[in-house]
Amino acid sequence: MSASNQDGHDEKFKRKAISVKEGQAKILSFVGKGEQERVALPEAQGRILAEDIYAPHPYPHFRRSGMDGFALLSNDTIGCSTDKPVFLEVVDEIPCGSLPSVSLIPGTVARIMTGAKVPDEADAVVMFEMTESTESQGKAYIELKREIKSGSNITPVGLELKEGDLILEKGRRLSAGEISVLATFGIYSVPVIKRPLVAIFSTGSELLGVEEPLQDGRIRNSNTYMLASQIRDAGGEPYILEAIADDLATARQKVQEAFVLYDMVVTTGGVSVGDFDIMADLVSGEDVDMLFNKITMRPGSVTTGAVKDGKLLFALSGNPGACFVGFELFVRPAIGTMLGISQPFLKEIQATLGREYVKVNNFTRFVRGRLELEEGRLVAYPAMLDESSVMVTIKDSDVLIVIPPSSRGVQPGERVTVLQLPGAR
Ligand SMILES: Nc1nc2c(c(=O)[nH]1)N[C@H]1C(S)=C(S)[C@@H](COP(=O)(O)OP(=O)(O)OC[C@H]3O[C@@H](n4cnc5c(N)ncnc54)[C@H](O)[C@@H]3O)O[C@H]1N2
Ligand code: MOO
Ligand SMILES: [Mg+2]
Repeated sequence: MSASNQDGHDEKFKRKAISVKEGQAKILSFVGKGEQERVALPEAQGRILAEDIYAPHPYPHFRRSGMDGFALLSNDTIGCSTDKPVFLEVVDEIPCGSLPSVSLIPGTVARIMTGAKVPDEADAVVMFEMTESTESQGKAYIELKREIKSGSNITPVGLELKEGDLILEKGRRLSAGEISVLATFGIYSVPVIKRPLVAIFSTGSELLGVEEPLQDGRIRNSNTYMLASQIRDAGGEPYILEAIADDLATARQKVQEAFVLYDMVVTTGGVSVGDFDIMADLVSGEDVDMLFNKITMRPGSVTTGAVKDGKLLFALSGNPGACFVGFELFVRPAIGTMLGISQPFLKEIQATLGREYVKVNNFTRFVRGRLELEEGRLVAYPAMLDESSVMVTIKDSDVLIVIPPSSRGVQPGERVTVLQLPGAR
């Protein structure tokens, strides 16, 4: 007997398709913002900042030498030239990290290293290469043959940031530049949004573990690992749970348990109309409130969204291409919104189609493809194999090319919108 008949639901056949935008809007209306936590700076990579950060002090906070050379009073160099050199006495040495030990008076200079604090009286630094060192009566002098402009080679206080400047806005993803700022301002304990914990279930009696030997009629479970990678990339923390064989009662129980422990549940497989498509039955039952079970898109027309006590369930297709696209269009924005990212959708750009795409469909297609820069134009090439069931070309794609419903397809040279896949290869 089919899983569907056992449960008395045949809702899965009567589906009302909604658009991608409508589906996304439904999802986002149920997404709450994640809680905060603090992580140590070395662990902050890729995390989303939870608070605005203001500069606690100016940067730099002291006048800094930009060269290895001599700090001087520029007035002492007025009128000097090759014919009329000036001799200035070296009265101090300031390595990086040390403070000047004497006050400079006219006629004196301090030897200073790049990054060291410039004496208050000095208004310029001249690099070693522009000076000659001499000695007279046991005293060290430099000989200068040109005028030095006031301000030369001195980085003023607050050149980069003034005290109180907004330096990093909340919602920002932390990478090298942000981490450098946090380190500069002594922020080791970084306020970030907690990563949503996302449970992954695969469904299907055909699935073998990745390390199991191949068997006829069965395949290894690739979607789970693909999804875990997508979840991590989107800023979530994936939890791979034991695969569910095609049994509705077990699926129900496991999904309910997952809702208690995790912030979101993602499943793959079993959402179409097949006899063992248990997820389709599960979402049309009492366990969850179904938001949609059909989207006017390909692949992934059976992408399903549901909610239970404010937590989202995404039942993605089992076909790898559809599973991938369903994640990118629905799950990624949901995770992004939980993290407080202001624009959680794939970035849209305009390109020219590089090769015809003539498969017709009355749903919008999201065709995996590659973006190339050719003579200053962005050209999008659809993958040669783009069927929903095809796995191998996902790795070669950096965009999803949006092909609107049409009976004639799209010709090379026509404008298309493409959605940029994150972490473009
Ligand atoms: N009569 C109809 N049949 C189908 C329809 C339809 O409208 N009417 N839709 C087709 C479309 S479109 C898609 S997409 C698939 C959706 O299938 P399901 O989401 O129900 O997924 P399954 O039936 O479980 O599996 C489909 C396919 O994917 C393979 N699979 C499943 N899980 C994994 C995994 N974890 N890793 C790798 N591959 C996986 C599975 O073996 C099947 O080959 O339905 C069409 N049928
Ligand atoms: O749901 Mo299927 O992926 O449209 O081909
Ligand atoms: Mg199926």
